[in-house]
Amino acid sequence: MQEFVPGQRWLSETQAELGLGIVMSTDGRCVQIAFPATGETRLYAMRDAPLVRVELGPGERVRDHNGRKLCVIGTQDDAGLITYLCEDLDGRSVVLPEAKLDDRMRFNRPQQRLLSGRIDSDHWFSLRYRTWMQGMREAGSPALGLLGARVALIPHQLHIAAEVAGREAPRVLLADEVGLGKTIEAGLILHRMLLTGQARRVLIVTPEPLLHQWLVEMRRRFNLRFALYDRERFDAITDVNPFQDEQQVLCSLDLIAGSPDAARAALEAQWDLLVVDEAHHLAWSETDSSLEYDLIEALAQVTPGVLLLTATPEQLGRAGHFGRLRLLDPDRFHDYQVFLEEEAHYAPVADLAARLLDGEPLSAADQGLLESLLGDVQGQGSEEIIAHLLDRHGTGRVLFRNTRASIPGFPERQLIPHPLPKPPEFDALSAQAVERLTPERVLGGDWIDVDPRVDWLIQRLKALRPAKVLLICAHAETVLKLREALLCNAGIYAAVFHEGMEIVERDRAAAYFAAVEDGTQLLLCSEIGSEGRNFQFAHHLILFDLPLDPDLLEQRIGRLDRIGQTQTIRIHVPYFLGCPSEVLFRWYAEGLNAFEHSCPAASAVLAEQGPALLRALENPGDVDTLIAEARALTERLNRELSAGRDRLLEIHSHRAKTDLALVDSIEEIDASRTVVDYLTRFWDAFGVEHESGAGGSLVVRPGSQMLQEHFPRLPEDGLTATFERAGALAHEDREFLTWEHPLVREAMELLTASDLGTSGLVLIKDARFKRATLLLELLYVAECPAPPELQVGRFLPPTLVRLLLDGDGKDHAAEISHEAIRGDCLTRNLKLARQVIKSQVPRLTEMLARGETLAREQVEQLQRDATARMQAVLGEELERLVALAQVNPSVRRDEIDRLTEKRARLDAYLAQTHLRIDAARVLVTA
Ligand SMILES: Nc1ncnc2c1ncn2[C@@H]1O[C@H](COP(=O)(O)OP(=O)(O)OP(=O)(O)O)[C@@H](O)[C@H]1O
Repeated sequence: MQEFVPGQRWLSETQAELGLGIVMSTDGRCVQIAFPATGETRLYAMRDAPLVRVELGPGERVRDHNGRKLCVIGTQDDAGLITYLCEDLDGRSVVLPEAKLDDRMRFNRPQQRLLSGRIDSDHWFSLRYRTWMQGMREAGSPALGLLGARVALIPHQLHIAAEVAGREAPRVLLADEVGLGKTIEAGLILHRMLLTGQARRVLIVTPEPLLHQWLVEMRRRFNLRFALYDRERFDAITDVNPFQDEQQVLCSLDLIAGSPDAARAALEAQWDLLVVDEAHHLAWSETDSSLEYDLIEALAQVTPGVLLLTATPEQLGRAGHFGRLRLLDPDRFHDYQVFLEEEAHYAPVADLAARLLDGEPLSAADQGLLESLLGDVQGQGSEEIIAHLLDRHGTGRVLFRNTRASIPGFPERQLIPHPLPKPPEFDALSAQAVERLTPERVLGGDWIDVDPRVDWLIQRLKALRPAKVLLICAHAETVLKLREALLCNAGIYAAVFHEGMEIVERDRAAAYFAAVEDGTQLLLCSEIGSEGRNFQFAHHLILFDLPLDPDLLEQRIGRLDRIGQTQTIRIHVPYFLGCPSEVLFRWYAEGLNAFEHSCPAASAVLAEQGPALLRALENPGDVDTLIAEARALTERLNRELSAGRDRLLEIHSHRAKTDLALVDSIEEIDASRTVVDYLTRFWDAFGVEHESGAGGSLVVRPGSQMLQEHFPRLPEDGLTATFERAGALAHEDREFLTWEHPLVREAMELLTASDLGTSGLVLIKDARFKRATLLLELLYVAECPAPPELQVGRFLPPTLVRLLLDGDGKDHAAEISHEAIRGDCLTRNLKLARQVIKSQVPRLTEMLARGETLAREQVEQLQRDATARMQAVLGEELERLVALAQVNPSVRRDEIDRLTEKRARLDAYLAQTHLRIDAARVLVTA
């Protein structure tokens, strides 16, 4: 007879729905059990109570009475009462007396369910099998995290996302040219990291005008719901660190840099990943740094993963660029002068890397260079050597930059100059030339009446009607005056976008401009609209003035010249003959050719010609020499860049062959439609209704007889969905259902966390076996619970071990796949099913024991393989650090020590991989 002790937890074998019972008292013959979940108390005769003692083992998942999820690591028994030693999701130790287990917890005890004849419909067993198999497929798939985003499959983006998210704690600068999809790349990276559990707490910091666009892009493309923090929201949370109230937070740089309390809270909030958009605003030089830089530096020091985004990394100079790299990898970028020197030697390294990439044989000189750079490379493959070259002798692993030149499919840019006569009023202006680039600022109040650009603009707009036109100028006052003049003088209504507006107003204006039917023809934008925003639906850009910084010019043009632009972009530039604006126009157009093409050398040319350009602006008469010099310099620098630094970057930022393989593998998964089959079976078994909707869509609604009240993520009034990528891109109102959609993932979790399908009985026909042979199909899961920072799933994700045992204990799983087994499920005749099982209990018990022995042998092998993989990967990382330490004295010893310790911890956790039975199905041959 079992011994009952008050406080112990027991489960009713026949009424699992009562939840977890707790022993209240015993009197020698009877035991009184309370079931707090249902509020019932029952009295059982101790001799044959239909009760099972709840005893959990290491690796089992539990919840405490507050609903907190825990994993059992060990147990202690004290006079018949168990204390569970657990870890929470963050790896913290928790001591849990059994009395504090969640009363509503249900147990997944397949053998007990099977032996007591509680069997489920066979759909669920198969869905369970498929769910685990899918989990394993994903764990090893390069497409993981890249599949479920509502994006077109663009090779260079996928390359970067797979490469970066594959790293343990990625710290990179995403610096693709304007409009090539850095936001999408960052979204893909963080989508994968969230999916694998590599990151949970994410902070995105952007300039204020881009907050809403990020919020929307994350939601509609990646199903990620970031919490948008402004000052009001921050102030409203007073009881805890406001940033710890949410896992995924989006806020402006102004919010955290503008107040010490917000900065402190952000620093203490323990993020896994920090994303900073438009990072060129973080100013750094060898002698000084901005407040914003210092704050991001402090955040980057306490955050393992950091993504910085900028299209114009050198907008604030070369040193600023180095400053950003330094935020990411202070070991690698420790000295600006050394960095400059190194850069000067990139060309031979790039040549060498290119030859290796093309599989060309290396000359003796190449071999010599290689040895001087990397030492002995015997035994290393060319990919490995290239990676080491890029890492140690280029800007390497930290920087990705794709250019339009290397990515096909971008439309042309056409410059349409509009020279205007200088109005007489300009002659009297005494301001400096730079100020006269925006003459309205020096002309004062009545400039609208004398500035020929105003009439020119009205005529242009009329001529271009109904085409949408984006106008960018330097100042908000200019925007406001222009709006008034257009309305009063020509009845043209324009939407405006400037820094004086609230975020919501700005977004409304941008949406008004974007609207196809009743939107405005024109959006007047001050410089803040020249960064980050998506206006590629327009094809005409008017540059009402020109910025002195070529990167800013490229940012402006980039509003239209971005992925998704379908037509030639017309860039209209009005300027005044004989004025500073003509000089600047010619310098850009003839010297740099920066209107019609992006010009990688532009900031370097400006750095060299800056003073001469300023002089020429003052004396517009004599600029031909300057322009000729600018042209020669641009050609030379562009050539050098493309042979050296940019070539290295290009090799690193996309790989035509492997990127296409990644696209192919995602297309293959899209085309296989496995998720369609899985989900429709799931819905059918669960009672969810689904039918074809308009235009190839699918309409999904809760059914009237569902297994549970709610299906995860399915609203009461249903949803419209599609399984097709093209359909999802064309119809953003449709959910894009892939293996990575939250609805699918939560359905999978619901299944594996429940006991649905954990036991079954099926009558099959199989000529290989005699009639009435008993087989047992067993699904085991090998799991290695470990603290999240160790990312043990990279080496050993939950892994299914399937066995198919006959009565002699022989395993037939290799010859007979799960899919090949078809038969009649006996849930329709439960009485018969129970009789069959009851008559076979001793045999089944033996087979279960045999199964456990066989599965354990397989797990040992899995464990050995995973340990070997882990040793290889971490060994490589250690080797990199040690090699870097040789060329860079500032690589910290403790970093090497930490990695070594991590390897030891992983080794210890992997050694504790445990096995648990997930489902058991009896097969009887008929
Ligand atoms: N793979 C994709 N599928 C669909 N749309 C895309 C894809 N990549 C980029 N886009 C769209 O192209 C535009 C530019 O992308 P994104 O904003 O990510 O570029 P960016 O490099 O961050 O731009 P900027 O340099 O201006 O900050 C956006 O409208 C984006 O939604």
